[in-house]
Amino acid sequence: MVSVHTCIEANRVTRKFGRQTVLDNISLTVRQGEIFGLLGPSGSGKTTLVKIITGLDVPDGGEVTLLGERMPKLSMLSRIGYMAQSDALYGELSAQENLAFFASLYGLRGAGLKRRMEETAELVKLTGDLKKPVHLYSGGMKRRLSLAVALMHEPEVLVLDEPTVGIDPVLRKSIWNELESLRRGGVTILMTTHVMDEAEKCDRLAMIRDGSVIASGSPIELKSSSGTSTMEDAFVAFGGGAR
Ligand SMILES: Nc1ncnc2c1ncn2[C@@H]1O[C@H](COP(=O)(O)OP(=O)(O)OP(=O)(O)O)[C@@H](O)[C@H]1O
Repeated sequence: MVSVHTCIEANRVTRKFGRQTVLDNISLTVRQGEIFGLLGPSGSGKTTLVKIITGLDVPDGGEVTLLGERMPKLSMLSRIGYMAQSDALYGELSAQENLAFFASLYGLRGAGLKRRMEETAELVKLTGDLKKPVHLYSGGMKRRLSLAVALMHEPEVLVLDEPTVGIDPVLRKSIWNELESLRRGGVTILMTTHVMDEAEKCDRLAMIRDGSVIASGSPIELKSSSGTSTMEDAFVAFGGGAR
């Protein structure tokens, strides 16, 4: 029997902003080496949840454990690659300088830095544009650079907040190929999306609506238990449709 290890465990996580309960007792488990998707409409709480999981925010109730450590924990940052929804890049610096800056925060330098810079730039197809200042980049190029930043220090866990927004279908496919190859190498990937065909490619998913998990499982399980043939219909069947 193959043993399955837990990578991320969220246990009854609650987060309130003022009187608004944005996360309402959310529990979920992400296994080591899987691609886990958080699927839900805009405002359902996905970003809030991934920020709590990475330790950038703290819940009002409940707890998160990542690789066996209770979050938030500063020392865990070197084991996580986080790609935020809005690109946190320095516009005046070139892509290469951005990569070098963020990599330096993880202690990468010299030959190791050069190697990772070449590898990640190649992966996101930015090798020819590394010297350009980032303020001249398109939205999709910035997303790709943010992904390269998240990958520089070869983290065990990748947390990606809508990684493929603004990225054309051909590149999206190549990024997915890369995510699948990282998974084969044992990396655990947690990503948010509201794109149904992307959700379909995840190993397992949690469907989020108004700060609660309305269903979870593999795409096949979710479709079969709701008696539907598409993720979109499954989402509606579980109560995720427009009110
Ligand atoms: N710092 C904050 N202060 C007050 N309200 C917040 C804060 N952060 C998020 N919210 C609110 O929490 C709710 C959930 O936001 P969140 O960004 O987590 O949703 P989301 O599912 O990631 O949406 P999207 O798909 O549009 O990114 C929204 O109503 C948002 O306005």
